[in-house]
Amino acid sequence: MLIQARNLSVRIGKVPILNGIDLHAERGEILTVIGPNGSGKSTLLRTLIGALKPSGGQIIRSPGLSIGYVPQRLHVDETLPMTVKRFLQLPHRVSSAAMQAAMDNAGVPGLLGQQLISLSGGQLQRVLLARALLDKPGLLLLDEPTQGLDRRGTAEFYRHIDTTRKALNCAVIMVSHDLQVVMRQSERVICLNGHICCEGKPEVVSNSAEYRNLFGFEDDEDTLAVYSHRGHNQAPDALQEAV
Ligand SMILES: Nc1ncnc2c1ncn2[C@@H]1O[C@H](COP(=O)(O)OP(=O)(O)OP(=O)(O)O)[C@@H](O)[C@H]1O
Repeated sequence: MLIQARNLSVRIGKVPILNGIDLHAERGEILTVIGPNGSGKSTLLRTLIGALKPSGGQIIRSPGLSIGYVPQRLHVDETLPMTVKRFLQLPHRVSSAAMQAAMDNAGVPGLLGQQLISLSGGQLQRVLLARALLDKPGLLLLDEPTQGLDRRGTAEFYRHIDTTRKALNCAVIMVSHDLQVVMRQSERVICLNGHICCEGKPEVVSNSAEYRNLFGFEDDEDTLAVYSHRGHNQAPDALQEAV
């Protein structure tokens, strides 16, 4: 077991955000966390990396575990010049060869000299991923990594995650907004709303009453029909083919 949360609870100020969370990730598996806005997904990842202190329960990490983290968003200060090369060397120096290899792998080989603020959303996501992979992590945490990417970009990104997972034999815990774009390789899905509402294989979660209630499928069926016509447990065609 690479990481395990036992009866984890987290408060921000006095507000309870997460309660009674039990989860674990094994080497080589992909675990997807889904949940509506404000359900605590980012809070969970930030607690797993140690940026937030649990108010109860515990997190057990395997000794020496290195964690790569791609945050949901990165605020780049427009007044602060920062090249991709410098950004990749925060917080510690990395060899030029390692940086170039990480950028090649992430599919953005020519961007090292560019300013961070000049990157497109998709390029920035790939640079964030390259940085997270520099230390060859045993556990990769991705917070809605494909937001802002188009369908092809999403498929390519997921393909890259899968190749990386196999190459490093790392575990991946990934936050996603909805099940329609969950990777096919995802072995387990956890549906979060402050607590774990349900979990299991993607098709099990997508058919569960808790999941459907939480995402309001009954109320929104008419509005969302155009997006959901393939069924809630299936990725769009491009993703099906690509990932
Ligand atoms: N720094 C903070 N100060 C106060 N409240 C916070 C802070 N960070 C998160 N919260 C609250 O914690 C709850 C969970 O937030 P979190 O960002 O973890 O949700 P999320 O599921 O990732 O949401 P989204 O899908 O919108 O990204 C929200 O109600 C949010 O307002």
